[in-house]
Amino acid sequence: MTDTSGVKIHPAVDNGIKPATPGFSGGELHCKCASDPVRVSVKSQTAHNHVCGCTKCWKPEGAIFSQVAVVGRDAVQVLSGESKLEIVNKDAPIQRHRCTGCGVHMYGRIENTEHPFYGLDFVHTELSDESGWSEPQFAAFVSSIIESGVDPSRMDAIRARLRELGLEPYDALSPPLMDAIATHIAKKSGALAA
Ligand SMILES: N[C@@H](CCC(=O)N[C@@H](CSCO)C(=O)NCC(=O)O)C(=O)O
Ligand SMILES: [Zn+2]
Ligand SMILES: [Zn+2]
Repeated sequence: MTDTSGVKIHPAVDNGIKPATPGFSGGELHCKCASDPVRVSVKSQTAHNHVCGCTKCWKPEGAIFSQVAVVGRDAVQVLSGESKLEIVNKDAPIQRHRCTGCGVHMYGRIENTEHPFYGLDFVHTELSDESGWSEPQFAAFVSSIIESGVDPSRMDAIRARLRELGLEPYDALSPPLMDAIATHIAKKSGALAA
């Protein structure tokens, strides 16, 4: 059996995953600046929370995965510090709004109305002091951690640890999300009836 002792994924899951609180309806995210933090209100529970191994998502210091969920863009509002935010890459499908002070990504927005996930923002609920947010359900873009410098020889132990935590590892998004993307594309091309 693969030895998973000492494998760290992300602080929100390393000591066990805290389930969502039924009826939880959102809270406030804040960046890590000691003064004048950026504050963002998220007025809804999140969905599709997952740990993500891609190089684009913000990760806390030392973590090899990010934790990221989606929420309707209408539920997201910057409360303070908006002038500190910059868009990491305007050409990326997800425009990540990063604090220029501490580097934390406060929300990622899809501006392309043709994108399968248009209408959803990506948020890191660990930036909130509230508990009750939806718990991570799977691990996405697992092979991508190698692009950040993780030695490929560690992948068996990392995938085994993810399974131990109940986070099924995928090298893209989860099958239901990949199916939703493909359905959107097929309806656009006419391969499926709209
Ligand atoms: N191997 C690449 C993968 C990057 C990637 O495609 N990331 C996904 C998931 S982010 C949240 O789950 C994505 O949708 N990216 C769109 C974007 O970043 O705008 C890598 O690791 O860089
Ligand atoms: Zn900051
Ligand atoms: Zn990602």
